[in-house]
Amino acid sequence: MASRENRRALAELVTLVGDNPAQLERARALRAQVNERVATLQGLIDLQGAQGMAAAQRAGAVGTGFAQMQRINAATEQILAEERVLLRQRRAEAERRASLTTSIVIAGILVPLVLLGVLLWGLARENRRARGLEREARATVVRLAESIEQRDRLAEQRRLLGAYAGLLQSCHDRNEAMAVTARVIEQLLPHAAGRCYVLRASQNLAETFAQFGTEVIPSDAMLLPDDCWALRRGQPHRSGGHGGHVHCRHVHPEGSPDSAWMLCVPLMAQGTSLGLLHLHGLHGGDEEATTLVEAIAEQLSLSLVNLQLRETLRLQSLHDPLTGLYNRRYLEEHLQREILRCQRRQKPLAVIMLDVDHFKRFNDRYGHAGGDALLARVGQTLRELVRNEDVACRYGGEEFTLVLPETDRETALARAEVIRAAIGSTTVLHAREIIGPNTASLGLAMFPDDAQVADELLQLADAALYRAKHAGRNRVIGHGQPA
Ligand SMILES: Nc1nc2c(ncn2[C@@H]2O[C@H](COP(=O)(O)OP(=O)(O)OP(=O)(O)O)[C@@H](O)[C@H]2O)c(=O)[nH]1
Repeated sequence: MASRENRRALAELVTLVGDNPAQLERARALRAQVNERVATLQGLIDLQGAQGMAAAQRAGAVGTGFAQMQRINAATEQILAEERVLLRQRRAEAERRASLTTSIVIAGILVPLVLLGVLLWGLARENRRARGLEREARATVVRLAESIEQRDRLAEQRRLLGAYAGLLQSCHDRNEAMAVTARVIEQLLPHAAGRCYVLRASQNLAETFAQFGTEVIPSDAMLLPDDCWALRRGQPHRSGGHGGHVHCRHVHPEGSPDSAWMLCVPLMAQGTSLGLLHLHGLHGGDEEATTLVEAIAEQLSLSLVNLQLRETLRLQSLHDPLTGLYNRRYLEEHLQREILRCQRRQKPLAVIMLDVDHFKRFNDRYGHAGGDALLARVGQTLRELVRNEDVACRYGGEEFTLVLPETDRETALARAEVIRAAIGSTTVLHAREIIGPNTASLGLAMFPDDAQVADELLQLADAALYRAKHAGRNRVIGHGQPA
C-alpha cells in the first residue's frame, strides 16, 4: 500500500520537475534509489516470510539498507535544496513581476489621469482663448461700427466743406461769405455757438459780421485785436470753462461749467490778419471740432482775400487813378440805373458836364505833370462838394461829369455854381510852385424835363457846356437856358 503511494508520489515528483532537466535527472535517480530500497525491503520481507525474522534481521543488519537510506536522503536533500533555490528564484521573479505589474497598473492609472489633466488644461486654455477671441471679435465689431460711423461722418463733413467752398466762390461780398460760414458751422457743429469777426482795413477793430448758435458764453460784438490771443499770436487759441484757463478778453466765461470750451481761430492770409472765428459750447469741442474750424477758417481766409482782391480790381476798373473819381465806364453803367430809380420815385435828376478852361494852354505852360496836378485838384474839389448819393466822374481828358439824383434844376444850377466858383479859386502846389487858379465851364441837363435816357442827357449837358465855352467860359449854362 505504502509502496504504491510512494510510487505515485515519485511519479508526481518526476512530472513536477519535468521542466527542469537537472531536477528531472535527480528525481529519476531518487525514484530508482527508492525503488531499489523498496526492492531490498521486499527481499527482506520475502526472507522473513521464508526463513524467519532472525534471517531477515541478519540480512537487514548487513548495512545495505542504511547506505540506501543515506543515498535516498542525500538525493532527497539535493532535490529539496535545489527546489528551495528554484523556489526562491521563482518567488523573487514573482515579486519582480508583481511590482512590475503594480508599476504598470499604477502607470496605467496615472498616465490616463495625466492625459486627462493635460486634456482638461488644454480644453480650459482653448476655452480661455475662445473667450478672448470672442471678446476681441466683439471689440473689433464695435471698433468697425465706430470706424464706419466715423467714415460716414467724415464723408458728410467733406461733402459739406466741398459745398461750402463752392458757395464761397459765388459770394459777392464779405457779408455773404460770413453768413454762408455761419450756416456751415451750424451744420457741422450743431452744439457750438459763436461769431465771425472781420477786421477793419485799419486793423484796429474787429466787428461781428455773422453769429450762429445759441450764445452761452458771451463774446463782445466788437473787439480790439489785443483782446484776442488768437489774433495776437496768429494761431488758434483754445480754452476751457471758467477755472484755470487763459481766456481772451472779448469772452466772458464767468460762471460757465468746467466742461465748457472756447476756440478762437484767426483768419489769416499772406501773414495778414483778416478776421476771427470764435466758437464756444458746453460739450463737443474736441480735436475734431478744432480741425474742422481750422479747415473752415482756411477756406474763409482765402475767400476773404479773393473778395478783397476782386473788390480792389472792381474799384480800380471803375475808378480813374489820377483823380480818384469814378470813370466813364462806371458812369455809363450807373446813370441809366439812377434814371430808372428817380423815375420810380418820380424825382428829377441832374447831369452836369464840366470842362477845365484853356487846359491846353495850362498844359503848355506848366507841363503835362502840372496839368495832371490841376486835374487831381479838380477831382478832389468835386469829391468834397458832392453828396454821398451824387456821382462824380472823370469823363475823359479834362472833362468831368456829375450826376445828382433827386435834385431839381434850381438846386443843380446852384450846386454847379458853387463848384465853378471853388475850382476858379483853387490853386495847386506843383514843383514847389503855386500854379492856377484855373476856371471851368459847366453845362447842365435835367431828367425828365430835358431828356429821359442817359445818352441824350449827356449830349444835352455837353451841348450846354459847349455853349458856356462859347459864351466866354467860367460859367454854368443849363439846357434851354440862354447863354
Ligand atoms: N495833363 C493832362 N493833359 C490832358 C489829359 N487829357 C487831355 N489832356 C490835354 O487837355 C488838352 C485839351 O485841350 P482842348 O480840348 O483843346 O481844350 P482846352 O485847351 O481845354 O480849351 P477849352 O476846352 O476850349 O477851354 C489837350 O492838350 C490834351 O492833351 C491828361 O490826362 N493830363
